[in-house]
Amino acid sequence: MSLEPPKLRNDCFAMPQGVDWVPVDEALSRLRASLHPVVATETMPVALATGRILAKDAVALRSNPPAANAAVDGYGFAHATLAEGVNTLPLVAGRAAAGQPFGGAVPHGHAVRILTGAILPDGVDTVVLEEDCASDGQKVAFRGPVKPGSNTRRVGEDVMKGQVAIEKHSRLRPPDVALLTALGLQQVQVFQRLRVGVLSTGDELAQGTATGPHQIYDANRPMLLSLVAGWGYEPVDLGQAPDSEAEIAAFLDQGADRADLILTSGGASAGDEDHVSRLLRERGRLTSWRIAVKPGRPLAMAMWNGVPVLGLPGNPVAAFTCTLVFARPALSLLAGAGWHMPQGHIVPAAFTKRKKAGRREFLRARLNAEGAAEVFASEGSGRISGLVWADGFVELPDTAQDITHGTPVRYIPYSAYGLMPAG
Ligand SMILES: Nc1nc2c(c(=O)[nH]1)N[C@H]1C(S)=C(S)[C@@H](COP(=O)(O)OP(=O)(O)OC[C@H]3O[C@@H](n4cnc5c(N)ncnc54)[C@H](O)[C@@H]3O)O[C@H]1N2
Ligand code: MOO
Repeated sequence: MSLEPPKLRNDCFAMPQGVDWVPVDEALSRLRASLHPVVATETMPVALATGRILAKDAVALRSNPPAANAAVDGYGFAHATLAEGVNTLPLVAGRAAAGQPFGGAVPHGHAVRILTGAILPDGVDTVVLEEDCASDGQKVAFRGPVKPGSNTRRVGEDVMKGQVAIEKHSRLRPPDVALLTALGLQQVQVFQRLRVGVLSTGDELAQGTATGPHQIYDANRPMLLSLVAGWGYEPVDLGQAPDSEAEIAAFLDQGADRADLILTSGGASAGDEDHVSRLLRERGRLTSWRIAVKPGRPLAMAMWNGVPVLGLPGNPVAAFTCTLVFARPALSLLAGAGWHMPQGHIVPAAFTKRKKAGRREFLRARLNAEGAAEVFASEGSGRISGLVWADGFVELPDTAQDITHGTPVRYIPYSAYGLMPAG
């Protein structure tokens, strides 16, 4: 019997026929539906909680500011005592300063020297800026009209005691830590850090120094571990597994004990040595495999001993892209911070491309001086230098698109995925 080969397409990125490709949005919604927060809670000092996720609404224990106070250095008095035009008021002895309240009340028709942050003494509701005054130390003179309450801060004008200051599920940033501290919270209840296992697979990966051209360095593992750490999770290095189904299964068993989610890279496709996808299909509970996305189409999503596994493709560009697009929202959901999609913005294209229908594409991109998106010269999935050259992605929709200079495209900076910007 003679063999009848298919028509040569010679397009390694064309979506092979006879496969049910899962659209990106479908894969994302399946992933979202299959996950829920898995981490316990703990109480910790606010000062150490940056990057952690609130497990309970943070309620103000005191108001900010806790008392009405002066917003500037100047002179304070009761507004009702003022006349039209120039006012000359006698000064009381002493002054009101931050941390050194004025003892006593300021009599009607008098003024007091007051500094920024000082509690308004009884008899003072308005402050005039010292630059607008003349004073000989006994009296102070200034021109009206002055608005009642000017240059003062009301009690609780920022946040009132008892108010929810920061909602449950928020990831704490430095300003959050400042607010919680100002509101008298010294401890917060947060979720424990999500543990994320990272496993590389492949006989070609050098253990230590590469001994020949058949060996390559394991670039994915440090990249994935540092992404995980940068997002505030606990990276768990699960090492390297050879191309052996039994050994990969043992590494996954171990990983499922040590981590709340496992990222593997390599062996996700359907070749002779692609053991990860086979294992996940045969022994895991596969939710999606083969996504209509470029790069990253062999991505496999499954459960192993009850722990979610994302079987990332081995090509570093595909592994990186799938981690940002699929793993990031999944980790956030598991960690208690909810499901979040990155914010992109529409910019003009500074490139041309005819895009086929049937898959989503993420091009390595950066903005030029005019704010238009240029893309890396090669779409090769092993070109790590393109990830370094880029500052983000251009995300092209599942439909066909003919892009010329100026066509509006969606640009998503790396920073929208929570990556530190360069420089
Ligand atoms: N006949 C077909 N071949 C391939 C297809 C296909 O549909 N038909 N898909 C291609 C696409 S797209 C991708 S992506 C890759 C993904 O394959 P795997 O996930 O099975 O990955 P591997 O074959 O194990 O590795 C791919 C590539 O990446 C290198 N690699 C692997 N691990 C690492 C690591 N930790 N650090 C750096 N580089 C790594 C590996 O050596 C390979 O060169 O399959 C295509 N093939
Ligand atoms: O899509 Mo593969 O993920 O290009 O290299």
